Amino acid sequence: MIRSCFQAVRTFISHFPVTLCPDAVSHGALIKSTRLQCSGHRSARGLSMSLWPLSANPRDFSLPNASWSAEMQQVYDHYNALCEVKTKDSEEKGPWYKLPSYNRSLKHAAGGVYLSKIIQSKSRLFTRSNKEYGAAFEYVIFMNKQEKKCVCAFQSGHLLEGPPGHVHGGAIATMMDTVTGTLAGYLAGPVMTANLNINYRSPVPLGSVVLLHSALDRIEGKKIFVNGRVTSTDESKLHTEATALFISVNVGHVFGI
Ligand SMILES: CCCCCCCCCC(=O)SCCNC(=O)CCNC(=O)[C@H](O)C(C)(C)COP(=O)(O)OP(=O)(O)OC[C@H]1O[C@@H](n2cnc3c(N)ncnc32)[C@H](O)[C@@H]1OP(=O)(O)O
Repeated sequence: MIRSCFQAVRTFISHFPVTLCPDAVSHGALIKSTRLQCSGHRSARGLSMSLWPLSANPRDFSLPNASWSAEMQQVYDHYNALCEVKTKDSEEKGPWYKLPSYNRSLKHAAGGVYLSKIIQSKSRLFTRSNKEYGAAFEYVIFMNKQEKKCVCAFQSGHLLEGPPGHVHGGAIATMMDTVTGTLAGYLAGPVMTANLNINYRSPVPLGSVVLLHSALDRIEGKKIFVNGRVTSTDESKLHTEATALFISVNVGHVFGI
């Protein structure tokens, strides 16, 4: 039992970095270990991935690729610039931080363990399960810890069609869950979605780039209340509004142990 718990936590750390990636939130050794991995992924700023001994060089799906439109790249460049060091003399960084994004999540969750070895080995984070550039969910999340909010640039691929020429409502809900959940996890550690309430205000054209904005409303004990919006990149058009409730859980709950 102890061995399987250790194995589960080890895998959790190596494959679930986004939700458990708060720079300064302290949740004991698990988070400290995870911070090491997050630091490793700031390799563009000089740190090496070799800091992380438990995971081979994973692909960061949130980096620009050839499928990104000029608009997607423009939004990325805008927020990425806000992440950079402000002055030469100071180590101070902007308030924004680009989250890395990988395609593995919880290899040792209860269903994966007891249902099938195939599920264990092949499980992938839903939004990153298609490796073809531009086919499904292309997105990058920028976190602003000071203001307890984040912004996600999302370019929908051809596999996400719902109504002809427009994005499927389930795909929008998936992105809303991902972005609000990432914010809640960033601020409070491991969480699960208890409630997600969505109002679709105007359809999202397939292939377009939109912004998902999410902000913390309040925290009441285990409950983290977060809001979300989908807008056009210039924020003139509102596509979707949402509220979400996340509940802080211990690692055992996530693994079903
Ligand atoms: C790596 C990249 C990751 C990207 C982020 C992805 C985020 C995606 C997250 C998900 O999609 S998680 C998957 C979907 N969610 C689930 O499967 C959750 C299933 N439900 C549960 O596991 C439990 O019900 C849950 C953890 C949500 C709550 O169980 P608990 O036993 O911890 O909570 P409890 O029942 O003690 O309730 C705690 C408080 O929350 C309240 N609460 C719980 N569920 C609620 C609900 N649904 N609506 C309103 N309030 C709720 C509850 O009333 C209570 O309030 P009070 O403290 O004031 O009494």
